[in-house]
Formats: sequence, C-alpha cells, structure tokens
Amino acid sequence: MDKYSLKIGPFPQLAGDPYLFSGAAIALLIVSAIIFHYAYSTDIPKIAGIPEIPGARPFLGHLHLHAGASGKNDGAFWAVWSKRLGSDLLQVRWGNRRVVIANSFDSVKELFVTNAAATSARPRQYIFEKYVGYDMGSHSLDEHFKAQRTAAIKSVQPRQWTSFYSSLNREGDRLIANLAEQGDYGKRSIFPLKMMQIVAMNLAWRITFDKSFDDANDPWLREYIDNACLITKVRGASNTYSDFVPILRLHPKYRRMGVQGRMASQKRSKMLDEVVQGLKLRLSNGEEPNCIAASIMKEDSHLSTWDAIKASTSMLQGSTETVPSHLCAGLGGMIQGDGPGFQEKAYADILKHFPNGDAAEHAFTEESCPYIVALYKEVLRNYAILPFSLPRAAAEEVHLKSGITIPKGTALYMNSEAANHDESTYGPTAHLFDPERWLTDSELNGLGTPHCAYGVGARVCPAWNIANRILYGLLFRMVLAFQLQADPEDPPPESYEDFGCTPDMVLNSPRPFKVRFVPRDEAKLRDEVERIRMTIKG
Ligand code: HEM
Repeated sequence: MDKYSLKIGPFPQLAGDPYLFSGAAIALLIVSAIIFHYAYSTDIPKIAGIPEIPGARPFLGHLHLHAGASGKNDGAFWAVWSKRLGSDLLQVRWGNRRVVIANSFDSVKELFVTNAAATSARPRQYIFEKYVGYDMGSHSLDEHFKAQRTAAIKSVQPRQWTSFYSSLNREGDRLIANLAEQGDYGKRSIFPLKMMQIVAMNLAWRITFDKSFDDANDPWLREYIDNACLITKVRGASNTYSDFVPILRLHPKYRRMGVQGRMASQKRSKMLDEVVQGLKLRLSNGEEPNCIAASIMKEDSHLSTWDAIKASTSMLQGSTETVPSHLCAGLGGMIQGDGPGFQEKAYADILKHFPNGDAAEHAFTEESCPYIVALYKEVLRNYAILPFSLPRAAAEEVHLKSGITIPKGTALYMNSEAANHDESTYGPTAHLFDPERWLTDSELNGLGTPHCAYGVGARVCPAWNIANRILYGLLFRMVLAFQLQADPEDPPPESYEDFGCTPDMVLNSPRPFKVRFVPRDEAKLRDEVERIRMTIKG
C-alpha cells in the first residue's frame, strides 16, 4: 500500500495519479463553494440597520416560515417579529431575494409616500413573466406601463362616473334580488361570497368593456372567471417558490403551475380579443360606448391598441376579486359583536338623509350618509384582503431618516394588515371592527391616506375612488333592504387575523360563513324583486 492509497481510501482508481486526485479535489472544492454560495447568497446583501428574522435555511432562506409553507398569514407573522425585534422595518430572505417589510403605519408612509418615486418599481416575477406575461400590477413603470396607468386613472375619474351610474344601479338591484330569493326572504341563511362575486364581475365588465351578462351563470362568463382565477394563482407570493429559488424552476410542480397559468392566459386573451373587436366595430360605427376600454382606445389617448387592451384587462382583473372579498369579509364585522347595532345606526342615517322612500336611487350617485362612509372605511381597514398590497422594488437607492440606506433593486413589502392595526394611529381599539372611529376621531380623516387597503404612494390603486363608491353603494343597498344576521351553525371568523382562507396567495379570500338576510319590509321587497326580475335574470 503506498502513501496515496492510504489517504484517499474510497477512490482507489485515483490512487496512482496524484495530479488526477488533486484535480478532483479542487473540482470538488469549487463545486462545494458554488453550492454554498448559491445556498446562502441573495440578490442584495444584508442591509445594515434593519434586523433580519432568525431561522434562515440554505436555498430557501425564510420561505419555510411563510404562508406558502405554514398556511398562516404573513402579515400577522411579520407583525409578531416586528414587535419581538423592536423594529418597524424587518428584512427576510425569500430564497435568493432580499425582502424589506414596513410594519407600521408611519414606516409604510415614510417608505412608500415620502419616497414615492424611489419605491415605484415592481420586483420581477419569474413564473408570471415566463408563462403569463406582465400586466400593470406586476410591472415597473416603464414608458408603456406609465401610459397605461395614466389612461387607467383618467378612465375612472369622478367626472366619468355619471356614465357608470346605470350599471351600478343595475348591479345593486341584482344583488338585492339574488340575496332575497336565494335566502328565501330571510328564512334561509346563505353563503354570500358567490353573489358578491357575480355582482363585482358584472360591474367590472360593464365599466371596463361595456359588456353585460343577464345571467350570472352565462358559460362564457364562467369560463372567463375560471381563467382569471388560474392567473391569480401564479402571481408571486410566498407560495411561488420557483420565483425565489431558481433551481426549482426545473421542478415539474412549478412547471405545471406555470403551464396552467399560460393556458389560462391564452384563453383569456382569445376571449378578450372577441370583446375588443366588437368594441372597435361599435366605435367605428360612430357609437360611444361608456367604458374604460373605449375611453382608453379613443385616438386622443395616445395609446397603442395593445396598451389600451392591456390597461383595460388590468383594470378588469384588479376589480373582480377585491370588491367582493372586502364586502364579504366586512359582513363578518357587521353581524357579530356590536355589528347589528352598527347596522341599525347606518339604516337610521340613510332614512335621515332620504326620508321620502327614494333612498335606493341615491345609493351610487353620492356619498351623503356619513355612517355608510364610516362603514366602508372600516371594512377596508380591518380586513386586509391584500395583506401586503402588491410587492414593490426600490427603483433607486432609498435613504431613510434613520440613516438606513436601502439599495436599488431591493424587494419592498408594505405590511398593510399591520399598518391598518397600528395602535399608535388607530388607538387601543385598533384590533376591533368599529366604524364609529371614523366619525369620532377627526384626526383619522386627516391622515392623508386613511388606511393602506389600496396601497399608498406612486402605485396606489388607480381605482380607489370608484372602488369606494361601489362599496358605499352596495353596503347602502344591503343595509336599506335587510337586517343581516349571523348563523350560529356557520359563524364568521372572530378576528381580522384569521378571516382569510388563502393566506399563501396575494389575495386572501374570506373564509366562507353564512348570513341570513332578513327583509326590513318583506312585502315591499317582494314588489321590488318582481320589478328587478323583469330585466335581470340571475
Ligand atoms: C376594494 C377594492 C380594491 C382594493 C382593496 C384594491 C387594492 C389595490 C392594491 C393594494 C393595489 C396595489 C397598490 C400598491 O402597490 O401600492 C392595487 C392596484 C391596482 N388596482 Fe386596485 N383595488 C380595488 C379595486 C380596484 C378596481 C375597482 C380596479 C379597476 C377598476 C382596480 C385596479 C387596479 C390596478 C389596475 C392596479 C395596479 C396599479 C399599478 O400597479 O400601478 N382596483 N389595488
């Protein structure tokens, strides 16, 4: 036995060749170094001055602690660590991506409002980009997306609203008729989410492409909704591991996920193309359809047809799940604890402002009942259906007043759920559903941004204004027609922290629970539903 074979033991074939052995050892070292580097490195190095939560693992970083693995809400998870580490800002690693999270109302404002331009970018999302292609909510503001955003904002300015009123009233009618009939005029409790979704989807189609559906079970509409949901599934959140751990992009599970997204996106594009062709024909025939797509497509908007379609599709996608999820989660607050009392005060406020029996006509045309305004603000504040808004990235270096510098390219999240429950802004009752805070605490209405439900800063939801009006009108119509009651067999979640059932996705859908919609005046409601059914089916 020579001296080499003693040392190398299990590799006898190398034993006779010292050069071959040292070459293999060096190769092994290099591979190990590469693997080690790959396992621990991040796109942006650790940022000085911002605490990192402990427990990172090689390759995954902190992903295994987030909703994609734990099934628990990331907003609540970060809030706990922010308190534990005594810092409003936190940093974590999602695979090889460094992420900074703002966890208080003030830190959200400083990062995203004071530094609005510097935080206007969106991080890249591998699956979405490769399989679906970007939309407004997922792309940084380059020349195309800036133009789309500007056109989208213009299309929902208050001066456009008069053209939306008839659609809004019609969908308000549809909601009341569906709730009355499916709930057998208060005799049966029902799961309301689907009915809210139908109304929001119809409304979204009306105001984006001037398309309407008499029957919510229309197969074309159902196919569109199914595809839209599949696309939402591949938007980057802590469940899309392959966005952050590149090697996983080879894994069949993530490829399957992407391919599903791509097929859904192709189907959606084909369906939208039919709609756009129809709209173009109407425009060329001199018609003036009242909708976002038509107003964007008009020649003076300076957008290419591609940009116009993209902008309208983003608006359609942005509105379909947010409005019903908020409304439905909000019903939870209105039917438990002090909720029934809030409903009665809201009803009294409606009657005070419209004593002549014509209140329903005013549901969408003005926001004259302060109690309903307070109700929708609280629904938006308390139930963070987009618990960390949509992800942002630093478009340039961000300099904070504490002296911390966040490098360009860092992914940035606003913990909207924590900011919306920050006791230093909303007081000791921050964790409760209490619409009256908006009536009694005048400082809250002077905050600039009253809550973070629509995001804040340069990428704030372009439709927040009309979304407020839609929520106002639909809450108004429900409170006017019904007393909403909980079903003891199927009660709503008690806290905003566990209201959702998809915490691993960008949009946390409300958990299903039942509501009994008891008519305030059954005979009158039956007459109203009969009138509605002359024109609207399901
Ligand atoms: C209650 C209803 C709604 C909520 C809570 C909501 C919330 C949000 C949030 C949090 C963002 C990301 C903001 C940010 O990055 O800071 C957003 C973006 C967006 N929303 Fe809304 N939204 C609602 C309704 C709507 C409606 C009705 C539309 C269209 C008619 C819409 C269209 C969009 C679009 C296109 C974006 C992407 C904007 C961009 O990235 O520049 N949203 N929304």
